[in-house]
Amino acid sequence: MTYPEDPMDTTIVPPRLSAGLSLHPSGATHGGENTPVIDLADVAVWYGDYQAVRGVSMPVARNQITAMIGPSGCGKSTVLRSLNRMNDLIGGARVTGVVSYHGQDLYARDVDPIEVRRRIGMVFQKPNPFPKSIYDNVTYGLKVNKMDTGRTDDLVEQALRGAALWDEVKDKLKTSALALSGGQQQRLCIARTIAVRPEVILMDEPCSALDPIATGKIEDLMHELAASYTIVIVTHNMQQAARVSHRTAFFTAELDDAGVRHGRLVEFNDTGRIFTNPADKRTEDYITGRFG
Ligand SMILES: Nc1ncnc2c1ncn2[C@@H]1O[C@H](COP(=O)(O)OP(=O)(O)OP(=O)(O)O)[C@@H](O)[C@H]1O
Repeated sequence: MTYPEDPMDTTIVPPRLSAGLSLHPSGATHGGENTPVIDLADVAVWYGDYQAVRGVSMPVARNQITAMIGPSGCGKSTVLRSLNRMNDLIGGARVTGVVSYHGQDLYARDVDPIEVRRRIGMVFQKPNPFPKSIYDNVTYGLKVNKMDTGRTDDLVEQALRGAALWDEVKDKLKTSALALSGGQQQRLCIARTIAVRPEVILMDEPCSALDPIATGKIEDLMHELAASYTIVIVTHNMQQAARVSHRTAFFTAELDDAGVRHGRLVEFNDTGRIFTNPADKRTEDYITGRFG
């Protein structure tokens, strides 16, 4: 599956003024701890005439890590991309139902998708730093979003510290990002994402291209990031979901009467519950390795 991997690319979707989103740029939230940051109500995603996933209703809680698991093709990435309008960049893709962000419909006409993607950032499966210096990678989003405050050096340091990369790169900020290891590149992509001060970070299998040591570092980092950010992660790795997440959504794909396969959300609950006492047999079969 291919889709543009640069959430900052304003050449793809021209910026519009956003009337709908009125939150503080730091991501300050309305409501209490339990108010969902994002809420999905009967969401379905279509690619042309094909309904890839249907009937998804679940909240994404603030400062928690929500994992999406399930067999290949069940629509995890599709749903993840619906959370920051990344599917807009795929010709023929459309979302029905309601994805709300602090109670506002993310797909309302007057909502600016570029602003959505700044507040709800994304980290991809394959580390995708730009062929630029480490410093320029971090400042890229600041420039694109016209967030250059004159304190750029401080912001770069802050973002790199936030991504647990500062100590490893502080003496070589002007060297190419492509010279970093895969794990460092992925942490740089996280630094690039947090530099624009999002509230939510979406991660689409962020460790699948990394070795176990680099994976461990990203998982540790996710725990740290959850103190300040709301995180949604798609992972194939059930142990990873069990290790890092607070809540887990299990998806599967099932054939309809016409023999067409659609993804659907089977069960959503606290991660401990999903992995020890799932309510649905399909979840149990999956987590015990009997299926998928
Ligand atoms: N750009 C696209 N165009 C058409 N169909 C697509 C596109 N992207 C995904 N699909 C289809 O939507 C369904 C869900 O795909 P998706 O990639 O979301 O599943 P997934 O659970 O993330 O799978 P995987 O774990 O293999 O990445 C699949 O049938 C897939 O072929």
